[in-house]
Amino acid sequence: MSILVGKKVRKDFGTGGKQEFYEGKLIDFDNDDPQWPFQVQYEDGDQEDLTWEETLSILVDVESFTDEEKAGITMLNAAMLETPTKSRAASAPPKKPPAKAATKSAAKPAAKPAAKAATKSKTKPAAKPAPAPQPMPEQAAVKPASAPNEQAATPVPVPSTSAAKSVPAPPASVPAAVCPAKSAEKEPSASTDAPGPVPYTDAATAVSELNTAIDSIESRYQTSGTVNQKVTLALNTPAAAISFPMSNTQAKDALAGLLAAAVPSAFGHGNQTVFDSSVRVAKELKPEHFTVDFNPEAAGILEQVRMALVPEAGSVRAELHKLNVMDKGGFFKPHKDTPRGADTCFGTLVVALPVCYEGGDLVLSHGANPAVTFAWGKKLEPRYNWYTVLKNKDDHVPAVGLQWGAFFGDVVHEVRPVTSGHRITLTYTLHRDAAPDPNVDALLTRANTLYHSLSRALASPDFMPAGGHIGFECRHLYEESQLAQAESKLAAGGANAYASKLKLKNEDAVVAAVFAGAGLPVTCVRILSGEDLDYVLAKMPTKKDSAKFGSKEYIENSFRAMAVTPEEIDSYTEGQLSEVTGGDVEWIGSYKSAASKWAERYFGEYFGNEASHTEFYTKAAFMAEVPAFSSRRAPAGALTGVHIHSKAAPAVCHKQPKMHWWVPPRRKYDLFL
Ligand SMILES: O=C(O)CCC(=O)C(=O)O
Ligand SMILES: [Fe+2]
Repeated sequence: MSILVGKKVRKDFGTGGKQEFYEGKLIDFDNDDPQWPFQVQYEDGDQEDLTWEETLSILVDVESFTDEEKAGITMLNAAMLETPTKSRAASAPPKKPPAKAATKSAAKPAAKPAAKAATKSKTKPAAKPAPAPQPMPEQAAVKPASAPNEQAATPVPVPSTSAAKSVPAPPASVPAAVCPAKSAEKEPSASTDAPGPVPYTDAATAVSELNTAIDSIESRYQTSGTVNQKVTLALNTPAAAISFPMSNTQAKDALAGLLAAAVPSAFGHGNQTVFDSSVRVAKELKPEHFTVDFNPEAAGILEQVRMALVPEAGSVRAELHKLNVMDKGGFFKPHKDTPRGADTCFGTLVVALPVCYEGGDLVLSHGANPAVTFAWGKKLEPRYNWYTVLKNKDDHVPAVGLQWGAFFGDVVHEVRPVTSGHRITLTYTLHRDAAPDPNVDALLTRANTLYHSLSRALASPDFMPAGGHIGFECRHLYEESQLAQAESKLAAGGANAYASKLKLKNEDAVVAAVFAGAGLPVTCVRILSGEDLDYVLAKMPTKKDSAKFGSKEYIENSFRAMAVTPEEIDSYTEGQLSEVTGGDVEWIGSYKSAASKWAERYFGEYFGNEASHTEFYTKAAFMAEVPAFSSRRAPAGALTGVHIHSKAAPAVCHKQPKMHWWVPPRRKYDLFL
């Protein structure tokens, strides 16, 4: 930038339409002053500090500049010419930071143009104040009370809810410190001076690193295991208790009462509970008709489920839902389990009782992940060459393994046809309860690479210099009530936004925790999958709206669903996704969640067991608001429960940054272009 020092300027100080030009030259450039970096001395000896914008507009003899000088200035200028849309795009060309200015020896007066203008006004009219004042670094460096240095590096005791509330979070509009602490230029620091995040070299790198970080967050949507235990089932009838494990030969007698008592299983189809043998062939017993001496908690299953699926929850509870019996020919086509409208309910546990069967694999598929198959029938088979030991395979009593699998309710799953034997399972709904100590929250162990990348992106002047949004399509589907709750808790911030309160599912909770921990305001958008496009719903439909929709059509595995016309969709949307979000969204993550079609609301969705009258699954995205570079703070250190607990970003500018790559207000300059 010192490239301009020594250059001539000519400025009009005339008033009332009368021109009065003064000539002068640029005598200094102060790199520590991003707002008024240039100092000019006029022919009468007066001095003035100028913005970059004004400096460019009063330069003279531009034609005489060397090619090198012109190239340097053009390059710098290019940073200011890009529109915010262009500059945020991954394809935007990398912008080179300006050259470092010569260090100024004389201390500058603290007062900026106001003081200068006052001096000048003795002889000439006051210099025009700089347009659109930007935050001064001096202001910016004020350390937010809610973000003490130590928090960034070390977990500290979590403030109580009331304490957390009493800590005022800086509103997004208040300029906070931008800490693009450039490692190469960092001054030797005291031991308490934790290094700030290292900015990425350009916006494209920041976006690509964010994508890598978010895609590398593993999907954890299921967990499974085996428990060696005998189980006794008692029907609420005079029939004898049934003991597992058993052979198929024993089952003929032992299961007769159970098979007689079980009733055909229905399933939910939109808001109706229906029987359809092309979708589900199974029988069942409700819990009021039997008791079973199996306790998933005592068997250690619930703690495994908690750690794998909801590590931010304090505990997990299982409610026995039903007993399912599938004989030869039994199956259940792909479905999601019924949304229950309870904010504690998150998934399903299936426990297969040890009696032999073939076929009947339980297959889970979730987004882009490879399908997971629980081939429990195979594991129940004799483990040795049975025909040399047993007269008949049906005499084989399986080893006492109870095989189980647990998954989130929105995970699509199916039971493939049973080809022989009896497939008997217990199903439970899984609920989560109280919040754990955030400092031991296992969720956070998976959040830090993304947090680190986000910190570096926020510290990068080239990444969303004028602000914008980071969009993330949730990997799971949610019930509207859950989404509304998460959204309001994120908006309330503070202790409310702690991950366990949001009740989001696993990886989504990881991402929300990262955004919240970085102090970015987050909102949720509801997405409707159209044929080719995704739409954002302006509002959720009400029950009476359903009367409007008419035509029947077949979607997804030929399940019946009511379809809507594009016009009907339009009346519930603000438009296509990119239009609604104003085009300033950088979507990160290549994972695509399952489609959530309009028709699922009232007509089309096929649920696990019974109809859902009040709830359905919504496809959602987080929209994290990124402030302009000049007013944002790049968090430093590691993410801990404290950060998520606090509304404020944990970031701290430990020192006045040496260098600011300040990008001035967007304006088209003709000069040099
Ligand atoms: O029996 C099973 O393996 C699962 C049954 C199921 O998906 C359900 O009941 O919703
Ligand atoms: Fe199911």
